[in-house]
Amino acid sequence: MGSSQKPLAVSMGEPAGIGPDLALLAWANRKALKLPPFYVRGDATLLKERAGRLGLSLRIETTSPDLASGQFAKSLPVVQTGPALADRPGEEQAETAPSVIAAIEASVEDVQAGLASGLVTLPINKAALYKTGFSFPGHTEYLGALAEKHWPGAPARPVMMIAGPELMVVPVTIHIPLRDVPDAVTVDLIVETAEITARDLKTRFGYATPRLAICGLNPHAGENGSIGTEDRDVIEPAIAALRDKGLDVTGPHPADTLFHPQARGGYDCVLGMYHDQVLVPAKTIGFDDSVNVTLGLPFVRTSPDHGTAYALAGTGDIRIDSFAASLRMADVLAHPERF
Ligand SMILES: NC(=O)C1=CN([C@@H]2O[C@H](COP(=O)(O)OP(=O)(O)OC[C@H]3O[C@@H](n4cnc5c(N)ncnc54)[C@H](O)[C@@H]3O)[C@@H](O)[C@H]2O)C=CC1
Ligand SMILES: NCC(=O)COP(=O)(O)O
Repeated sequence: MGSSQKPLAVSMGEPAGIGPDLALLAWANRKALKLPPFYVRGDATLLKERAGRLGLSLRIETTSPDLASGQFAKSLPVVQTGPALADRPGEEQAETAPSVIAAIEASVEDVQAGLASGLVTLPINKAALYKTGFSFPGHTEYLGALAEKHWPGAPARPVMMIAGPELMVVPVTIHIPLRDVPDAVTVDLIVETAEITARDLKTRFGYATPRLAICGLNPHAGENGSIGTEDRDVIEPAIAALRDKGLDVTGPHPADTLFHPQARGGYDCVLGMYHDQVLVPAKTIGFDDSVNVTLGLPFVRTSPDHGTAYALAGTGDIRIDSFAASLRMADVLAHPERF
């Protein structure tokens, strides 16, 4: 926790959710959890009110990113982003959407400017942002667009990975309706997603030869084309192309038998064709300690694996493990030389 270490930027996320609680509780437990220095981009007024609700007596200091690491040992550094907000835990408010979005973009700009070593996002309410015209399905796609804007010319094709101690998964399609999945799953999409996953597992996570297991789409991976043809006509050719490129890839695997303990020993990461195919097992096995990490970006971004949990906001009755793991993972990814 040295003061010379560049801090992580934490975007506060949905003000009415548990994001503020997580930031406060994580800072309050920073020593026990061995957390790297971070600052929050959000609203200091709301954080102070939320701290009061949680019965936390701590110092919150409004500051700038360059001073945050030096202050972290004694106070929670907050870089005021947007106006003061009323603290209404659990109550969705349309008027806070611009502050939520501004905190994400300003944090990315801090990373680009060399003021922060990486970004950890606290959960947003996607539907609340959509209502105000936010056109991205989630952080993942928004961060891809911000990368293109702030790192012109750098490759930026974001890939979502949920990484836990026992299971790492990547959804090939993310937040799209289930009925659109079969058309969205193409050979090119699978190949591109798998290549980015393998490259980042190698260069950023230290896997010499990442072993990727690819799910089929249909029950029993299509049963030789008799229960759906996508497994045979799309996923198999994608796997063949990936093998031709020298990647260690197996599949298409029936998803129902891919996640039990013995099967998990056979791969490093699973690529699934749709969100719930791989996020259900990932969150079932590792809800408390998995991290959502975005691959394929020119900067580090992690996040807890859960959402806003409105009903728990302001109660203090929450787990902070996933957020703590997100901070530690971002620190490792941002400073590979130290680990
Ligand atoms: N990275 C992000 O910004 C994410 C945002 N979301 C958003 O969160 C909102 C709510 O989504 P849900 O599907 O209800 O998922 P959720 O993760 O907020 O809640 C699911 C269940 O887990 C519990 N839970 C979640 N986090 C917890 C924690 N830290 N400690 C203890 N219990 C916890 C909740 O109380 C609830 O019972 C949605 O608007 C969604 O878009 C969801 C996932 C990720
Ligand atoms: N289900 C994961 C999730 O919703 C996280 O999405 P993102 O906001 O990190 O893109």
